[in-house]
Amino acid sequence: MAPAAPAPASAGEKQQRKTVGLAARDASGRLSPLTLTRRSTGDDDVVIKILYCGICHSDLHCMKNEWKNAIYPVVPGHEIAGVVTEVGKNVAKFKAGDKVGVGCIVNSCQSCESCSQGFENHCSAGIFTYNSVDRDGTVTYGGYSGMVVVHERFVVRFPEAMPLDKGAPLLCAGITVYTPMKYHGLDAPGKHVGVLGLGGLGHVAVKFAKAFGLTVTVISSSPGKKQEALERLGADAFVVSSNAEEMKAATGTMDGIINTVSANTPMAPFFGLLKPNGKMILVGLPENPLEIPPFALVVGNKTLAGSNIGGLPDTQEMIDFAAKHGVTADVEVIGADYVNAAMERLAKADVRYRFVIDIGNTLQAMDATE
Ligand SMILES: NC(=O)c1ccc[n+]([C@@H]2O[C@H](COP(=O)([O-])OP(=O)(O)OC[C@H]3O[C@@H](n4cnc5c(N)ncnc54)[C@H](O)[C@@H]3O)[C@@H](O)[C@H]2O)c1
Ligand SMILES: [Zn+2]
Ligand SMILES: [Zn+2]
Repeated sequence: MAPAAPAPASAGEKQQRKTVGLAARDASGRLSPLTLTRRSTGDDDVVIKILYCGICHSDLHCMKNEWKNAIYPVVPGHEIAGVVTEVGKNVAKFKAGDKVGVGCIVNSCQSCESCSQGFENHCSAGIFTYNSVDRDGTVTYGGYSGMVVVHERFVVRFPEAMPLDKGAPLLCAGITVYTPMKYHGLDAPGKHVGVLGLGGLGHVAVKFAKAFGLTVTVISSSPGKKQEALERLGADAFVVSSNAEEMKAATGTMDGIINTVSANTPMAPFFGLLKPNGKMILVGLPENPLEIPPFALVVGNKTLAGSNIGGLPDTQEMIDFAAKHGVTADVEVIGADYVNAAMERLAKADVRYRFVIDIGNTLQAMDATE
């Protein structure tokens, strides 16, 4: 007897698409291909063919479950750059062929006070690009994958002059360092800002700070990065954090410090570099609680603040500003098959300064397994 013909798929099912992703299945963090399904295109959705995706240290923290919140399989990636292939019928901002980006958030309540002010990053119902439970109960999968479907509000337009590969890291690294300077008064020409930790976030922090007209000092544990920080990235000074003389000379000189360090490390010495009333803005998210001696904060009226990415209006403003001022990330573009080696190197801070996966040319070549 011939098998019964399969039931016709509903309209929604028909539009659902399978794509290949790179997933970590456990806390080893090892990535391997996974076939995943993207939702059908809603009226407000933009369908994006992903061409590049940056590798943020947050991806590594999450894949290795360092924040104790991983929902495996984790398909990381929130520095997404690509091209629109389809839009829902209500979408007015984008059309097929547009160059676009997606950062760390793919949805929010869109009606709370934060959302109304364009700070979707502070929405208590915000949905992250990966490792988040979506409205329909599924877990979101990020940009280490072939395509993604995103509500248009959470899609950023790439300026014409902004290359997709060097621009992708701005969607997380860029916005994360841009907003603290903007909202803590550190974007006024003439201010002196320290950038603590010269990795993916740190190197774009230097570039944005210079574009704002600031004096920039890199504070790093790696003396080997001095020359390129000064000559290529444009920093004005470089302090090796283990060099007591250099630290002493920089004491009391900075209006603010953007702390991008990814690991737990003593913070007290760095408060000493701030002027009275200076601000340390924490963006790094190490695994364990921080240890801060009260005197380091109280003497000199220092402020310690945190800062979490940015809302969508700020993200668009940031990438437009970056295009105008020639700010892009220094990237090492890799194939999808190199991603595990890249993660090992990232863990050792062996990257100048951001890995970006060439999704468009290399991901489809990998076999996917369920
Ligand atoms: N707040 C946010 O919204 C936000 C956004 C993105 C990333 N992050 C976090 O920011 C941190 C940095 O991310 P990244 O992608 O730039 O990482 P990265 O690995 O590219 O850079 C981290 C830097 O910290 C330095 N570092 C690590 N351990 C150190 C130590 N013990 N002493 C001194 N320096 C040390 C490394 O050398 C490296 O230069 C991560 O913790 C990440 O999760 C936060
Ligand atoms: Zn990130
Ligand atoms: Zn909201």
